[in-house]
Amino acid sequence: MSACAGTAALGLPGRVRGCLFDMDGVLTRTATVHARAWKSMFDEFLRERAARTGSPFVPFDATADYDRYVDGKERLDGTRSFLRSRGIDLPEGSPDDPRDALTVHALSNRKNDLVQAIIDRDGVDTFPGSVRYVRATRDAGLRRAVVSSSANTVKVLSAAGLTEYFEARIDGVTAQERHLAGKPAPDMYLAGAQALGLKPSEAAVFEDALAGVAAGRAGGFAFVVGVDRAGQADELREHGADIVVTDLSELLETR
Ligand SMILES: O=P(O)(O)OC[C@H]1O[C@@H](O)[C@H](O)[C@@H](O)[C@@H]1O
Repeated sequence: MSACAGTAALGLPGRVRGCLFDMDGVLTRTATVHARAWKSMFDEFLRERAARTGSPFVPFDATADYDRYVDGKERLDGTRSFLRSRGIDLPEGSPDDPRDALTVHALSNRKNDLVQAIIDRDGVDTFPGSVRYVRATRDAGLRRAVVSSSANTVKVLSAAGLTEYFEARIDGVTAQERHLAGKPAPDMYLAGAQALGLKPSEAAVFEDALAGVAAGRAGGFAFVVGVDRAGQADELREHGADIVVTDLSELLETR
């Protein structure tokens, strides 16, 4: 099947020749894993801080704080963004800080330990509708890349059995290596399109995070699909989604 013949059946405009998929929350059920790990790490930090300063302990909200400040962003950006929202200023520190240091890097490392432990223990579940959709894009001859802020992308794709579906990967590791600005900047998605040999006007973006749909909008991509896993359809549209679905299978002509 040619790409053109396939795009309508995939719910995509005819100009689309490739798909750029976010991973956590779009392909894999790992957004909730991240949210739990962020909450555990920040609550421990906030509780200790409250006890030290005599101020009230206000826990991290795994829905509201996660969606607004952390979801879709690179780990260090997520840490900085949430701390800023609470008016907390910590030194950056460095990647090899001890876990109990009060630095942006140490808190981020603690959160990563928790995520990796959960993945190692429980494995990774996929969204079956997303897997069907990715297969359909492959069968239609569209190019496919994963564009994820996570530095654990290789590990998660492998645990989920999805590695073989993607021709290119731009993730938290490649972003660091190439000094790409993180989402909501469009740079990672632009790099994903480039890796597939496509212009932004030929590629569709699939995202569940507000920062991610904003990146798709900022990059001038052909189509931005918002995947609503958290009851935030209006916010996804406001941040840049052209269409919002609750499952990628909704885009398929024959479901
Ligand atoms: O800590 P990691 O695995 O590098 O992931 C960073 C971020 O990656 C994004 O994909 C997730 O939406 C965030 O929740 C996560 O915090």
